[in-house]
Amino acid sequence: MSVLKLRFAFLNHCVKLKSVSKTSTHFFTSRPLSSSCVNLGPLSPEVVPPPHKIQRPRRALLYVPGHDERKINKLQTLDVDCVALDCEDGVSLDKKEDARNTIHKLYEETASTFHGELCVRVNSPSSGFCESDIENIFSMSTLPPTVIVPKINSIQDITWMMNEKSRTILGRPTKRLFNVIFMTESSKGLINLQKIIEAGISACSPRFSCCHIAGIIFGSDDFCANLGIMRSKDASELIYARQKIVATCKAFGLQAIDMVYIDFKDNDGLEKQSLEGARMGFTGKQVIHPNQIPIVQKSFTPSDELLKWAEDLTEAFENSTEKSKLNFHTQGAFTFRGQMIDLPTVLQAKNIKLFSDFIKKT
Ligand SMILES: CC(=O)SCCNC(=O)CCNC(=O)[C@H](O)C(C)(C)COP(=O)(O)OP(=O)(O)OC[C@H]1O[C@@H](n2cnc3c(N)ncnc32)[C@H](O)[C@@H]1OP(=O)(O)O
Ligand SMILES: O=CC(=O)O
Ligand SMILES: [Mg+2]
Repeated sequence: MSVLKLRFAFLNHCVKLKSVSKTSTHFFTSRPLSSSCVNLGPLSPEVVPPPHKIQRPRRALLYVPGHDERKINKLQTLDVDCVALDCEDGVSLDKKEDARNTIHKLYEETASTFHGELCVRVNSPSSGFCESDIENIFSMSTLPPTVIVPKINSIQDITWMMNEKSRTILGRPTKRLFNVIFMTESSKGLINLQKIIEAGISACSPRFSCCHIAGIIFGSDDFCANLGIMRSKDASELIYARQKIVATCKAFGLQAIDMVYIDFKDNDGLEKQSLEGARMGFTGKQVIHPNQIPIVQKSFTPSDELLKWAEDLTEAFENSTEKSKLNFHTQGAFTFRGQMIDLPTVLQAKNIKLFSDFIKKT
């Protein structure tokens, strides 16, 4: 064997050893999955995402059919983070034009008196109605802060929306940040989600620097129809889609807004599903009826007990670092209320405190 070959064989052997030791180190030091979910004792284990990229809370997002003046008038009495004035599925075909005109009028006359965020959900890019929605609604003198675009299945859908037909919106001179939230509602939309987000972000920048992709909504009803499945009470058939949406959103610092609960008289079921969504990492949930708002907003707000736990833990951590003269990054494990706490749990506690402060401020 030549010297060169010997050298190569030796290097190869080292690389193999290194990768084996890397794998085994990872294997032995990584924790079981369940330990990343903190046991908070009697408290509900809401885990709130880092709020640093979230511009505003959208804990409940209420749909209001755009043509329905009675429901629109009701908005002044409701305390809701976010409203979607709907041009899409809440509005029948013969009412589409009514919806556009009613929304137009609302923005021109009274929108500024509503304290939550007043968004518009347009029809999907492939529906044949989206262009008219954009032309009508976005010729208003006040632009909506956020437009919700349903049934985004591909990069083509998002680029069509952002680059081609939406010049009317995005070409308008505006200094205010303009948000786009789009909806994942099909198997294609789900498997293409990362690429769609990347295409959306790149279409926003740098040409339309006032535009911002703010979040993704899971359109679970259309998703079920697309998959040919029926939604069950516990929505177990949607676990994968929900988790994939959350994980993908977090990778891009976007809000993830959970599915609609259509049984609007079943408050217990709604609360259960809302808390489940909050635990998964969603930051809010779509609602269809005013009665759903307080239940959902509470579920997506860290509870008083959870907040107290987070504050006490942070204080204990700070005392502990002070005592041991270590800093935030070098402090190891310590005990708090009978539990092992290390940096990830401290970070979760800080997230909870930040998110709670953020909600109180807005
Ligand atoms: C899968 C998806 O795409 S979801 C999005 C599309 N779907 C929608 O937009 C549906 C929105 N929701 C609704 O249209 C209605 O809530 C319905 C049809 C489900 C039930 O409506 P109603 O039978 O009127 O409900 P109910 O009688 O309990 O309403 C109580 C009050 O709340 C008002 N209200 C009901 N829903 C809404 C709403 N979404 N927004 C504002 N006000 C509402 C009603 O006008 C009524 O107030 P009023 O009597 O003072 O006028
Ligand atoms: O648009 C919402 C849905 O669930 O579909
Ligand atoms: Mg839908």
